[in-house]
Amino acid sequence: MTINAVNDVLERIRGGLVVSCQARGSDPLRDSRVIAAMSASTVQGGAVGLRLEGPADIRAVRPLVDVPIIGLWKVDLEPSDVYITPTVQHAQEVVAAGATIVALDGTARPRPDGNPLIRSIEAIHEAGALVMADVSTLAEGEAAEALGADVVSTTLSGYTPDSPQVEAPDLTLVGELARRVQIPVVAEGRYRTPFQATQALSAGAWAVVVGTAITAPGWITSQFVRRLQQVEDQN
Ligand SMILES: CC(=O)N[C@H](C=O)[C@@H](O)[C@H](O)[C@H](O)COP(=O)(O)O
Repeated sequence: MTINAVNDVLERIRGGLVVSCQARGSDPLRDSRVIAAMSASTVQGGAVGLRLEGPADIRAVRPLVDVPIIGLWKVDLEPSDVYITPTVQHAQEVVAAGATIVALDGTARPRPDGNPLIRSIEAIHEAGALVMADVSTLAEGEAAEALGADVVSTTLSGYTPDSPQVEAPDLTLVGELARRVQIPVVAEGRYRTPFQATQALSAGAWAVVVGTAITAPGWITSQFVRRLQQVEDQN
């Protein structure tokens, strides 16, 4: 990809909302047609990009929208802790399915195919896509940039032993990364309100990814139910 083409993709998501539409395992929404409909609906609502899991969903959505697709593939390959697009082969298949950007685990943890992170980054670039490194710390973000990642995302903060285990989104990491790396920083992970999304942009984020708060009706329902239950318990 030329520098102009890379910049064009990044410009298209600048300052905007990327919606993550994912459903795995026994989730009743686990059907590529459902994911496709939900994705198209969020684009109608103004999403400037989509974050999608697995080649089947990427293939189902690609013909319906013309926004950039951030593709990933979650695969648990024990004993490795790396599950977001864990190997070079998974990365290549995500590109083949139609992803514009491939999101992958950007930590230094051992990967199940034994390859270093840079092999996946090189393979994605060779296949003509951009790389989003999902990280949990500033050091991981700096290392991923040095290895050639095009974008860094705070996706894994709260999900590794090295990052704060908190309910709120990690705005501190967004700010630290934005000050220290040259590549765009995407804010992702536990953004539940429009206000939190604006806070991420103020902290220096290039774009914000929201999943659960938009595309998980089970979770959204549980928030209403919990609140009603609290009121009920007080009476
Ligand atoms: C940690 C991990 O595996 N995150 C995943 C990455 O693709 C997804 O499960 C999240 O839904 C996504 O990051 C968006 O975050 P939230 O759903 O909190 O808005």
